[in-house]
Amino acid sequence: MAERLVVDEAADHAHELAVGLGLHGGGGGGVHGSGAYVEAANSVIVSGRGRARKRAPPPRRGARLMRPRLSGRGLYAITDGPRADLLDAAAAALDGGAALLQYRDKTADGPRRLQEARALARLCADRGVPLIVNDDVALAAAAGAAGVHLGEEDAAIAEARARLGDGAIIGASCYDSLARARQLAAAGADYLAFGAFFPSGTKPGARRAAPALLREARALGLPLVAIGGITPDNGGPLIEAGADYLAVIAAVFGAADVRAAARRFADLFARTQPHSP
Ligand SMILES: Cc1ncc(COP(=O)(O)OP(=O)(O)O)c(N)n1
Ligand SMILES: Cc1nc(C(=O)O)sc1CCOP(=O)(O)O
Ligand SMILES: [Mg+2]
Repeated sequence: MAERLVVDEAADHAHELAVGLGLHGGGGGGVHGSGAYVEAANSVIVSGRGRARKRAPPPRRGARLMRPRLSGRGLYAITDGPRADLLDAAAAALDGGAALLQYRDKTADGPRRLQEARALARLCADRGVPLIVNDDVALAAAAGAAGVHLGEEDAAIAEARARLGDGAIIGASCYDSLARARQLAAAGADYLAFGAFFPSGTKPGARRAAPALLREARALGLPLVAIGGITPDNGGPLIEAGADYLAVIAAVFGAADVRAAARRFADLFARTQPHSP
């Protein structure tokens, strides 16, 4: 009976996450993984669509919830390293409509990074926006983040999956390579990031990619992220080519008004649709 209750709570919470927060299951429309929580969550997601439901309590402490996969589109705001007003700046980006937030801090200051990642995880949970931690699987786990972003110098997807679980969002850098994208998709990536599409002051040495790559990568059936020197003025063609998310550092967190800068990207998504192939 107690187990049944936990399952029901998990299912209710998964349904709220999936429907209320604009997240849903991946290509199959469900929640990853196996076991009672996942089955319950999936059956609720399927059967509960369109029904009025009373608000369910969050899952009991310690109950493991399988998180839904990433879906949707919009600005993927990436923090720009140590700054005194990190929390305020992140909150402003979310206020402006960011759909995803990444904590990217390349310093070795472990205690500060943990404290900041935990604070951002709380902020994002309050707003219903997934927090992704860059590079560091252990930090993502310790902070209770929704997932991690991995590049070619970072951990393997299998290692991150084993540590973070089936419900975690694991994003992967593909740079300018469709072959790498195919490998990472097969390895279980939840989204594929390509770039750099424009010269980036944040990462001047980044390999360059062309929008045609996004058109080709659509066939892989995963959410696509474009990164590198993106602004509200140059991002439109990337969305038209198939980018579900525009990942941006300088044009958001380098702006005098972070909220207004994020809002410009949200507006860009509102008026731009992908072109059919
Ligand atoms: C969304 C997104 N895309 C690409 C990257 C770059 O990852 P990586 O190549 O590992 O480089 P660093 O960001 O770690 O310097 C990213 N972080 N996020
Ligand atoms: C972190 C990063 N990765 C890139 C890649 O091409 O993989 S480009 C990049 C920098 C993105 O910052 P900005 O929006 O300021 O250009
Ligand atoms: Mg990295």
